[in-house]
Amino acid sequence: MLSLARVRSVAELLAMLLASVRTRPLKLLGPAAAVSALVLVLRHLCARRAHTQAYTRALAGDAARVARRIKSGDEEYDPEEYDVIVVGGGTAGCVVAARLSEDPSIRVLLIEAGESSRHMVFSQIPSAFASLFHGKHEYNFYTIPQPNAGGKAKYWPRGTLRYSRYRLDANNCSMVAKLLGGCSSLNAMIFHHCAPSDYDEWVRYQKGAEGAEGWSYSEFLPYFIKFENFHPSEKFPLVDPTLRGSGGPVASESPPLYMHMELIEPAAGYFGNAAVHTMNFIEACDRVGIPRNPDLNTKNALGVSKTMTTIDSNGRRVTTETAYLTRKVLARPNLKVVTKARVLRIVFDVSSETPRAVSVQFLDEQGKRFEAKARKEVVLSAGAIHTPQLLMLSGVGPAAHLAEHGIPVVADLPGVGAHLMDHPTIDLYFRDKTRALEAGMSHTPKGFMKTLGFFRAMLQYQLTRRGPLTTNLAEAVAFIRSSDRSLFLKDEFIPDAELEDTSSAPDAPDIELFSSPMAYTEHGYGQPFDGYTFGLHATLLRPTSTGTIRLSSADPLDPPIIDPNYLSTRHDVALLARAARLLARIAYTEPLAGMLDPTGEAEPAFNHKLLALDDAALEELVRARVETLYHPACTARMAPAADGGVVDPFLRVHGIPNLRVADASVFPTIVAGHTALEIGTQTRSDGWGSVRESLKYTICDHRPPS
Ligand SMILES: Cc1cc2nc3c(=O)[nH]c(=O)nc-3n(C[C@H](O)[C@H](O)[C@H](O)COP(=O)(O)OP(=O)(O)OC[C@H]3O[C@@H](n4cnc5c(N)ncnc54)[C@H](O)[C@@H]3O)c2cc1C
Repeated sequence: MLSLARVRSVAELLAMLLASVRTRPLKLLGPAAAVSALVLVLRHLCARRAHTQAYTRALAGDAARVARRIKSGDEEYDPEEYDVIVVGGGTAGCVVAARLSEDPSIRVLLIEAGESSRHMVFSQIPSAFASLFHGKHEYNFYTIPQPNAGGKAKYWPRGTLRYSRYRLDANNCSMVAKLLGGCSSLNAMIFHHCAPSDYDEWVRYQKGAEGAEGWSYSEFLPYFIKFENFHPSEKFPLVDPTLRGSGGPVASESPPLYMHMELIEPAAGYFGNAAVHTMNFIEACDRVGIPRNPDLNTKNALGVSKTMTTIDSNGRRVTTETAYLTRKVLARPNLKVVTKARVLRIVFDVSSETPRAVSVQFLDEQGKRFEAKARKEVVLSAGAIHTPQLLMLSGVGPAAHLAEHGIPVVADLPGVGAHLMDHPTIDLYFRDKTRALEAGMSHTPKGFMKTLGFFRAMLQYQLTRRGPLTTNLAEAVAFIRSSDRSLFLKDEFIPDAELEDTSSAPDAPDIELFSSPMAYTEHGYGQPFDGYTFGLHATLLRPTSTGTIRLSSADPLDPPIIDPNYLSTRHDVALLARAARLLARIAYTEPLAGMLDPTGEAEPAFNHKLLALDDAALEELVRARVETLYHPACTARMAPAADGGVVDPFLRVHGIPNLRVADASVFPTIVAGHTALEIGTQTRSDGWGSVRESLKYTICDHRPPS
């Protein structure tokens, strides 16, 4: 007999699916993923779920189980004590907490605003991640209007509701949560080391500070490899497996919706979909002079390849929650993980010359305030937006800005929230005449054949764990140099004299191109295209525009002001325009050219005629189309304080030795590629055994390779 809870969970999911189809029909692969999700749920009903319940029980949704409530005044405050409190259970935070708590003598509390993504089909099915955008599991941030990018406010998946203002109201706290696993639970799953020279450049930024050498690529590489559980692929046989890792750090229990599977593997490989567009894009790139590179995660960072992903051999997303917060890890008596708890600020003892982080205040789902005490350290892993926001709310940041909001200064650090970097991307759209299944999936199915196609995709996923539902959208990637004269036409170099080379080395890329087997606008939520389409995209990997994160008020529940300052330099616009022309030439190179449906030439929304645009029109297109590739970083940079740095090479905040930052904020400058893998953090000789080791690498296995 069905239990009430099961009936309710199905009813909820059905409601979600119906709402998704009705109100957000434009989402990528939404309908197919939705039907697939429904089937998965029905299977789930017929299977045991004891392990799921045990997992959920191990996560403390109830803040009273991990901290003491602050009732009406400090005199009633009697917090639990922890050795280390990790703020933010995202990509980095899950790993930090799991590694720290390996030492039973260290009592760890992990506080995450969101909830577990383990039970969420839209997180697990690779193609469905965009269905989480604009929902309650991400913060739904928008930038402020960008004057150099069409004056538009740009959507940044991970923020609070647009223009809304959350009140610190105990009875009505409309907190919008994210997910355990953070962005790793809704990202595009691209597994990318970036250019080796990117890390060596990080070392140079430290200007000889102690511990700096530990950030070099030669130090990173063994950990990258140790983390991996690479699966060779018959379709892509040229990867040298001796250069890849095969052990993988963690095997965890079966997730709820896939009862026949026993393990989740932290995998890297080619289990994502490879549409005909993808293979044709690779071939067309090769023909315009971008060499095939069977494995971009080696010393050779240039070339074109099928994207390596963190989709496992069973066609599921691997997140840092699924890989690191296993049932076994959660059973540790020295680890507490509280979810749906929003940290408001860090409290400092300022009675001596050097401030000390002593506790963390947070709200539970109902808006009740709690405080937990950290005897040794607080680690901020709240991501590149919330980490600087929390630092500033707590009195660590530019003194003048804190004064504007009446926040007492604990440490005057002008670098907090400064130097925001992101990867701007432009999307180009093409009509497809092949009628490939994937090319028709960016919109609600119309007509019998397309509906049949969706069901076929769903069935294929159910039976084989392969097919269109395993697309990560960016199915093939190319990394190139904008200064490569063999790739660009002579007149595409006209403004060249003014443009500096921002790459980290002569063999490192500054532009990424990628293909998606269907076109989409505004992250899948813009005006949908009917018919069949595909997309080509160009990303600026080493922009010179930098922006800021600033407080909008001293209220911790107000969203911060995000200003990436996109395209504020000539360099950034010119390089994206150059890359757009190259993309258009790739589109008109066989075998991709053979897929172009000429009807697209007459439609202004499509880019079939991009090569006919003059410089001014192309620049206008670039400014109108630019969007985020979701990689904000560098807002609490690892660099000397005199250079605007916020943390030292051991990730300790300058002037506050027991406060660390471990997330994308600490990048000294942005890497030439995808940012999840390098959310690596390293400390060396601070004499703090387990914390030091645990912080060494977050995504990569921190333990020394054997
Ligand atoms: C849509 C999308 C696609 C992407 N695709 C890729 C890709 O394919 N490959 C790749 O390498 N990278 C990708 N990225 C980027 C990459 O995933 C991120 O750079 C990386 O995961 C960031 O990790 P983090 O630990 O710094 O922050 P996050 O993973 O964002 O973690 C921060 C966590 O802190 C929590 N938090 C924040 N504030 C508070 C608070 N006050 N109290 C409690 N908890 C709080 C958040 O809920 C969140 O869980 C993508 C990102 C997005 C959004």
